[in-house]
Amino acid sequence: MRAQVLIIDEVHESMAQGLEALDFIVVNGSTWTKDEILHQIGVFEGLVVRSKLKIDAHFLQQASALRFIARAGAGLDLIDLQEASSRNIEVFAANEGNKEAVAEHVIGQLLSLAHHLHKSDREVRQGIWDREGNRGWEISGKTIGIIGYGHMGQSVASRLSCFGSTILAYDKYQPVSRYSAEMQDIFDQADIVSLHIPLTEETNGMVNDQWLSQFKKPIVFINSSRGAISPLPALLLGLEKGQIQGLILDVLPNEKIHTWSEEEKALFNKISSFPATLFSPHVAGWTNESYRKINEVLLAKIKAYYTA
Ligand SMILES: NC(=O)C1=CN([C@@H]2O[C@H](COP(=O)(O)OP(=O)(O)OC[C@H]3O[C@@H](n4cnc5c(N)ncnc54)[C@H](O)[C@@H]3O)[C@@H](O)[C@H]2O)C=CC1
Ligand SMILES: O=C(O)C(=O)COP(=O)(O)O
Repeated sequence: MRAQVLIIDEVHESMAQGLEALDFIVVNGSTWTKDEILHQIGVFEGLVVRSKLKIDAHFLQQASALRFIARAGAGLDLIDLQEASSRNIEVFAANEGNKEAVAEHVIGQLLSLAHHLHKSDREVRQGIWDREGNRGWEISGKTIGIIGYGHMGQSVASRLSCFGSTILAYDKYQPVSRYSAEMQDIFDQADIVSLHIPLTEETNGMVNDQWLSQFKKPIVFINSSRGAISPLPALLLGLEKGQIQGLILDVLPNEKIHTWSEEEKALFNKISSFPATLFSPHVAGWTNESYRKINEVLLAKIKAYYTA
């Protein structure tokens, strides 16, 4: 009997085609409810996910035939990796597939904030010709701290290197090949700080008042990693105190914005009333190209696992 793989999130059709070419039976459960998935998961050997569901211990207990989870993306924060490992379930991620997208998006947002691209476009469309109010500043000559030097951090740093900025890269767990710095160097020298670390127990809420207070200069803060790493009250305080002079967020602690309480709405409104703020709806890694590349990366890893 051929093994079955369940796809529970929206992924490019090349995933189903590639899995079928590897001789799996592919079931598309992207419209299934959580209960339906839990009810059916026991027969599947493979699972393809993005971020619809938490793959926690309870889920994995039901997944008695599971041998691999393919995460169509980079972040593994919704998967209980310890439980998966204890059940000998391989977890494949596709960081290599969206690192170009993230780097282009982060640098694009940074240039847009520095040169008021989004704001001036809006104004000209409204008949406003304000040159002085749209005077930009250059990232050339600035010091940019990259925190987390994995796939995304390296991809951002290498593309930034042509801008004439000084790059300082810090990673707590991996050696940094180029631009190596201590966190203290970033606290002392950075004008711009971009986060490229996973959401873990350790990084959850890491960006707090105490962390922000250590920067010697006001910073432009960029988070394209996970929103829970930089809770909104801390960012608001940082903006109010002038520790943060520019803010770019692709991710939010609660991205289901239609479910926001009045309190959450008020908090976000206060933050977004600061002019040097720029937001996007968790799309840094989301391009036509990455949509396919992610699948190529995962299919190669699945193939290697079954042929090893
Ligand atoms: N907004 C988006 O669309 C996307 C967001 N992401 C987010 O970016 C994160 C990073 O992605 P990758 O670079 O591919 O992951 P990665 O695993 O290749 O690199 C992360 C690096 O962070 C380091 N690190 C972990 N904890 C740290 C800490 N406390 N301080 C300093 N360094 C620390 C690790 O040693 C590792 O080298 C993902 O976990 C995901 O949450 C990734 C892709 C797209
Ligand atoms: O690859 C990642 O980690 C991402 O954040 C991409 O977003 P997703 O969770 O796939 O909607």
